[in-house]
Amino acid sequence: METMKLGREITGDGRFVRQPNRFTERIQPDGPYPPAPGRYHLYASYACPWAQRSLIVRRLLGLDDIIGVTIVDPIRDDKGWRFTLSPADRDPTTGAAYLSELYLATDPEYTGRYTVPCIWDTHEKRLVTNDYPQLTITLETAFAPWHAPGAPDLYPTHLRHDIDTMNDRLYSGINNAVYEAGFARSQPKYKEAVTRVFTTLDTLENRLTHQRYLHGPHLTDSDVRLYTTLARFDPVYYSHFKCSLRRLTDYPALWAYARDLYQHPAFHETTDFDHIKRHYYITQTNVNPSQIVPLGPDLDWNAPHNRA
Ligand SMILES: N[C@@H](CCC(=O)N[C@@H](CS)C(=O)NCC(=O)O)C(=O)O
Repeated sequence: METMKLGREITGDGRFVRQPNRFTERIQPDGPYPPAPGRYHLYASYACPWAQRSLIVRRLLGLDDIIGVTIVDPIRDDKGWRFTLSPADRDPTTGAAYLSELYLATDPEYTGRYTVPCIWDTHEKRLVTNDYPQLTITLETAFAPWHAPGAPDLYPTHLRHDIDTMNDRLYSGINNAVYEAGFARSQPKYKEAVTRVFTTLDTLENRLTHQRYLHGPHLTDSDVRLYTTLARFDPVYYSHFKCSLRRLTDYPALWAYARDLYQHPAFHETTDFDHIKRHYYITQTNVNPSQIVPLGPDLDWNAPHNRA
């Protein structure tokens, strides 16, 4: 079993500072990696909030036949993410047993964490990107010619500035702040991060009391990003990451909003609470050395949300 390798990401004063994304090439027309059906393959974990974003967007936009996907085992061993959910424990696309093989095939000198999500180019046989913030935008823009008829426009031109601004606020205020709380190695850094989490949730509760989605009546990229953190909040972040001032279920608008999203097929079909809980509680042994997975909470995600 892996003990987490966060050493280089903890600063001298005990703060968690996430490693930069190593592969940041873009899939875009007229570049070395042009969008094309069947060429690119997504590696993802149902446990991981950054990876679930891409799984949701791929499904919402009807790109299932355009971009293949391999889901990794929620439990990492000392060599990282494994393909033990695939036949013969190997990724059908590359034959790899571990995700690390794809990172090292692309850059033999790579020494960071081997992370999901990432995209593999089946033509060039290399990773193109593990730049998770850019990934959903790429699916929403570069792959537009292959979107299913009637698919939502998650990144409409007139809202792009607002979406980018909101996405930055979500990242620092909640998506990454819960990790900063959970991985902090000093009380002041933990306190600072948790305070930021709940200040952000309070603000979002107010916003979502007055409108169905973050940018009004239509679902956008920002909602996908907020959802993957909210889905993990009560099962994991509240207890495992000690974000325990309030639960998601204590926020009437946010909890109804999260259920509203969950009840879309693209969201619930990619939300696997068993993978989520086993991954965090078993793999992150620095936070939970006993590896006990809690039985609760028992939440009714299918309860009527009454939002319109
Ligand atoms: N690519 C980003 C974010 C993606 C990320 O952290 N993914 C996690 C799962 S939620 C992962 O793959 N971790 C592998 C590891 O820590 O070894 C990073 O490098 O921090």
